[in-house]
This record gives sequence, structure tokens and C-alpha cells, in this order.
Amino acid sequence: MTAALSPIDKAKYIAARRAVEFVEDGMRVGLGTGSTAAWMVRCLGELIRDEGMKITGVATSARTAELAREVGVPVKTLDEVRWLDLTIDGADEYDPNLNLIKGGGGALLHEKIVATASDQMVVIADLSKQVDTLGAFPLPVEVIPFGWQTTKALIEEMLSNVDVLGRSASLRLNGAEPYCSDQGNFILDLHLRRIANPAQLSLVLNQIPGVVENGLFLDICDVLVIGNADGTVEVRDINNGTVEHERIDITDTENLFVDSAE
Ligand SMILES: O=C[C@H](O)[C@H](O)[C@H](O)COP(=O)(O)O
Repeated sequence: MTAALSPIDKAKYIAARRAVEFVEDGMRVGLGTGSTAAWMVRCLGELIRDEGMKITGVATSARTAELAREVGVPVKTLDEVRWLDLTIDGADEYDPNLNLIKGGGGALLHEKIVATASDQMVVIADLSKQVDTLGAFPLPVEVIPFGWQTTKALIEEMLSNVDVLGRSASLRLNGAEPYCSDQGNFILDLHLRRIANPAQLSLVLNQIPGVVENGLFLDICDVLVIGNADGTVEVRDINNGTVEHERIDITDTENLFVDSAE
């Protein structure tokens, strides 16, 4: 079925279209996961097909790898490539310092490894992801299945010693079963509402045995690209301290239709 894009998908597409302008011929590019990142992968496919650009992609999830292959983006593993020029990925929340919550789609572990192995991380988002203080979006924490209930109890106990508003954790489900990450781990979603000190929380979470990684991406994002449905886009560069406002020409409406929504 082919359907016109909703305003939110148009905003995501605009962000993706602008973000792929950071990609240069020959680059090794980390490919994020999620509905916004999926637009970026499709845009990269177009660059390869229409402009003959040579890119090597490293996918952060099995579903991103599948989409990349579908649209003609060559994919290698991180171990084959080792280091990346750039990663482009979505986010669940961003704050004014470009700190992020990620992992709503369950890919936070591979995403953090790939982003950390990149010279630059460009995050693509729409304004609905913007917050003053992180924490409204439940913080995903990847834990190993062994003893997960003990790990959950330890996390909840630890939360009473940090400056957050909510203190409960819930096991992410896929139907009646625990959701499993690509790595075969479970995800606990922490309902914190407000995280006063993300750096402290990230450190203490990762010290708990059983915790593999948490969804706080702190000091990792270099550039944030915020797309709007009207074609306007804001590009914030945290290193240069610049904020640029631009407009993307979306007269090429063939891009504004999608066969299947992610
Ligand atoms: O695990 C998933 C990722 O962190 C996504 O980048 C994040 O959840 C944002 O996804 P979306 O672009 O679909 O809102």
C-alpha cells in the first residue's frame, strides 16, 4: 500500500535528508535504528543509486541491516570496519546540551558501541523529542536475562539514592514474552520522569552487575538536525556552538511516499 506521509514522518524525512549531506564519498557510516534512521538509510540508498556515491554502512540492528540491503547500501560489520567516519541515528529525547535518551527501539547497546566508534555522531529528530531535562521518556537499560529480577531490584534500590522523580522499572515485553535485544538481552524501562544528573545515573547504573548498558548518550552527539514538516530544518553543532536554520526543497515528491511504514 502506498500512502502520503504524515506530518511527523515528513519531519523525520526532512531531518534525514539534511543529515545525509554530512556523508562524503568513501565514508564508513554507522546506520542508526528506528523510524527516523530508516529515512536516513533510504536517503543513503538514493545517494548511492543516483549519484554513484560509495559508502560502507555499519548497521546498529538486524532490521536496519535488512533495510540497508533492500535499498542498496553495502553493509559490513563493525569488526570488519573497526572505525567509522560518521554515525547518523535518531533519539527518543534530546536536551539543550545534546545529551540523549535512546533505546526506545531496543537497539541502544549496538547504537552506543557504533556511535562511540565514530569520529562524529549526527542525531536526527523532530521537535517532539526536545526536553529541558531528560527523563520524561522511560530510560531503557539493557540487562542480561540471568537473574534479571535481582538486577531490577538492585536498580530500583539504587534509584532511591539519585536525584530522579520516579523510581520504578518495568520489563519490556514483546506480546507476553520479554522483549529480546539483538544481543539476546532484556530491556528494563526506568520510569524516572526527571533525571537531574544524567552522568551520575549512567555511572551508577553501569556498575550494577547484570546491567549491560543504559540508554543515556552523554557527550556523544556532535550535531543535532531537527526536521519540521514544513521543510524547515535546524542544525545545531555543539562543538562549534552554531545553530543554522535552513529549508529543504521537497519538490521531489517521489520521496514523500512510502510503501510500508516502519
Ligand atoms: O533503539 C532505538 C533507537 O535508539 C532509536 O533511535 C530511537 O528509539 C528513536 O526512534 P524513532 O526515530 O523511531 O523515534
